[in-house]
Amino acid sequence: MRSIAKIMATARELWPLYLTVVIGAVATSATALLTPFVIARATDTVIDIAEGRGGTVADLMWLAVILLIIALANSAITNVSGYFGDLMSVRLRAILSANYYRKLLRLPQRYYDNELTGTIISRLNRSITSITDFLQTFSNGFFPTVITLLAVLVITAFYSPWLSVLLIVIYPTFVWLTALTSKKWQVWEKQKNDHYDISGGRFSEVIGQMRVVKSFVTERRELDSFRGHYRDAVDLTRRQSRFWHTMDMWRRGALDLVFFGIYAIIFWQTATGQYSVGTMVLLIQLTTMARMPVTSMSYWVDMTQRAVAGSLEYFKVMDEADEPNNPLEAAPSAEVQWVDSDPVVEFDDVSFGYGDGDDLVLRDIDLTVNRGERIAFVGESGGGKTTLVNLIMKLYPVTSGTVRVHGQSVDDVPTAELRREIGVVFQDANLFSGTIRENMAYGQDDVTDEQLAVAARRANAMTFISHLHGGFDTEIGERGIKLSGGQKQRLSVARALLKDAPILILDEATSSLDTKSERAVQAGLEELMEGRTTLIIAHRLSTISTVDRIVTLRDGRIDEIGTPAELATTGGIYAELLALQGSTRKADKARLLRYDITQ
Ligand SMILES: Nc1ncnc2c1ncn2[C@@H]1O[C@H](COP(=O)(O)OP(=O)(O)OP(=O)(O)O)[C@@H](O)[C@H]1O
Repeated sequence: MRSIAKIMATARELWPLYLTVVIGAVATSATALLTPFVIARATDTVIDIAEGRGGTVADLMWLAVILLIIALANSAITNVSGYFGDLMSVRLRAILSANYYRKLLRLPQRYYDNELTGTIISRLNRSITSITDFLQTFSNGFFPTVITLLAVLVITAFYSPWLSVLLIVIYPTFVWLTALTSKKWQVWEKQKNDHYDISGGRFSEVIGQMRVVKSFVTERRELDSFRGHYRDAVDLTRRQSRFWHTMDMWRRGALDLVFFGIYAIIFWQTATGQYSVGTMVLLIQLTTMARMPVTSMSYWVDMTQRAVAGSLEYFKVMDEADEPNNPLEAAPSAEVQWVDSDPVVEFDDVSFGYGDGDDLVLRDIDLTVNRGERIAFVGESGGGKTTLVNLIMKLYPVTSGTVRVHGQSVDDVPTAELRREIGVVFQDANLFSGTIRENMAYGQDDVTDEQLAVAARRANAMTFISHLHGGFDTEIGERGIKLSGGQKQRLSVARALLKDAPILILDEATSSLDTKSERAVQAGLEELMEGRTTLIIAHRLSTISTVDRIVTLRDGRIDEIGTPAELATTGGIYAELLALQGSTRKADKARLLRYDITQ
């Protein structure tokens, strides 16, 4: 419950709504409690009329009118307070969801390496839905119930202390019995949620890569695995629900016995003349009112358990450590004064491993990249080229050593400022749904049509854009699915051009492009590299031959550094690749592929 209180504190600006809902609940209960008194009075009046002891039909009609007024007032208050309850719930959802999203945007890359997108989404939905549903139902139903209950206890105590004692004993006992059951219930619930998370994660992966699924004809396999998880969840629910309802039967059986005692006392005391018939009717109504919350207690406990589990999941994510210096977290800092110094990028004895106990992916890297230089990294696939550039962007903290940009350690400069200095063209174009304009201007404010056109022209993208029906306003579909590979690449080059960062990281698109598209993309890249310091993760020998220096990596260490001409003669990795170039032998081609090199 503490976690739910913490959730409410997170959204403390909603206090006027919380308060309104509680006031509404008190008013609802107050009106509901009046009814039994009026009915008791009506019962006594009917008996008085029947026995000729006074009272008139007009009196009864007035009582009926009072009942009507109470009912109308009750439904008006219930609905007004329901409205505020709905509002509270939806605003709470908005706050919690935005906080969750904000947190996700602040988490380090490492978090995403270990989680599936769909799992994150399904966890978000479940935790927030369970919390808001609980609070909505709670506010609309729980307070009226508790208040009614307290009033019933006080009123029954006035007529019969024994009845009150019995009623007082029921609630804690029932809650205690329910809580006993709930522990086991929660273990099953967690297992079920794991199944939902895994299948949800896979679900979104499959939907996002439908072309792969279709091409490998794995529809049935994917569906079977999805169904398997749901089948397991159904099996777990069978056990969970059987257990819960069996225990509930026992609980309710015990409850029925207590209520049997209560009714027996009421009937007996009426029969012995201690209560009038009206009082008996009043007490029966009050007892019935008191019984209702007990029977709905299982539902409350069930909802509470879900909400507690949901809020724990919510805080598990919220308590994850932020990426240091994340743009959303860091206070706006004074703009970094980048010193226009050489080298632009520097690795000073850098070693790096992805996990705590994992082997190092990079070891003792010492490297300087000068202004305007084009430098290409060559190494076996999985050799650490991407990792190297990830460290420049501070996507992971180095294990030891220092990475410097413009002479400053990346650890010392605000992450946003650092990343603004670096343009990246990824191997996959990584576009978003939306228009070409939105994609090109991603991350930039107030990009004019002219700037768009210039960037598109330089990226060699203008011709295809102008042939599209909507021009820059053409929707390109999820991740740009409506465009060809080469078109997507050219858009991502145009996007980097508009970002206009002095340092450029280029993860070359590989063989996915045909020669013509490749040439078109390359022309755009040449424009983009003009005047920038460029680090290229090389996948083509043609690109490598024109760079200023090549860095070859072997077993996570720098093997050689030199100009293409120098390295062509040393007998190292580059020389070997050059020799293999153009070879038609299968073994040679395989060797090139091991280095991620397409000819
Ligand atoms: N997020 C990650 N978590 C754990 N290990 C990783 C992660 N990313 C990469 N690795 C590992 O680090 C090593 C280097 O990977 P990296 O992506 O840097 O290689 P690469 O040289 O760029 O390969 P390629 O050219 O095939 O893209 C690989 O062994 C890989 O398995």
